[in-house]
Amino acid sequence: MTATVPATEAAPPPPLLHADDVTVVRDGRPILDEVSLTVRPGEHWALLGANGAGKSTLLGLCGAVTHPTHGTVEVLGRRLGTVDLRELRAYVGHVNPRHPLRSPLPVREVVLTGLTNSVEPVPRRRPTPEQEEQADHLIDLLGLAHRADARWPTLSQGERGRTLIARSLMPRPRLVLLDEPATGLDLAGRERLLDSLDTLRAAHPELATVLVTHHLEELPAGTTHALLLRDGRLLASGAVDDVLTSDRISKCFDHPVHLERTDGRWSVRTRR
Ligand SMILES: Nc1ncnc2c1ncn2[C@@H]1O[C@H](COP(=O)(O)OP(=O)(O)OP(=O)(O)O)[C@@H](O)[C@H]1O
Repeated sequence: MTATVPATEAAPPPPLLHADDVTVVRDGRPILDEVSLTVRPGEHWALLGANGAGKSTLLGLCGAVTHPTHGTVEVLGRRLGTVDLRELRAYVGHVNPRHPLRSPLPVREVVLTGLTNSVEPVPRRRPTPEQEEQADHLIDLLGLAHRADARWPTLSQGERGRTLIARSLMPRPRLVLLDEPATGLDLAGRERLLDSLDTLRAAHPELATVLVTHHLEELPAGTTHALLLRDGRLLASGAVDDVLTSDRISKCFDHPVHLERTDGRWSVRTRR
């Protein structure tokens, strides 16, 4: 009789980001306390927590913007502290809603600044025809084709957000970090932005994203994992359906809520 050989499970792809027991101390106080996070290709993480919980601090570590006080962070297999942070940052897309652009650049030019990771176009650096084509492709993907020539000051908040996501994708990053991308958007703006993120994830299945928010309504349906922070400490982390429960969210925000998921999206209301 031939023994049945169990099918070997494929090894998970190597992580794009691995933060191991990281602590960040500021003014003698841990604002992030022994937190771990591993992000692999195709995963879409939500970092959730109340104001001051440490979300932006953790995102700063993910984006190689800051160093941990204790613990280790590896971004794209390179350990922070042993590599040039600027070089590493070029491979991680970072969408900052407070993008400090002052000049009235058209959408296409703003997207192209993603190539040089600069706020303004770098003089004498002209994009290649392939790069221009890629910019147009991303503008289209983010639903902005009709606004490609519109200038930055005339864009709505939501159009700016989507322009910045397209910009972050120009260097073909493997990891994109989104810091409260729906802040200040009206209902339609938020929904368009979330649709764009889901379209993006479907078009680039290897891409991983980490999105910070305090509003569960602002999570795209394609969110796969979540990490909850409370007072700088890890409350829960893992597959989204295991982590996003009414009890855990109530504890995370110190408020009794009832959480529901409908058609992939979440909504909360106070539990009475
Ligand atoms: N450079 C710093 N020096 C001292 N304290 C800091 C510094 N940066 C952040 N903090 C404090 O650390 C805590 C966590 O800040 P962080 O911005 O990471 O929280 P957050 O969860 O992103 O908050 P929010 O939702 O309000 O943006 C806050 O209490 C903040 O005041």
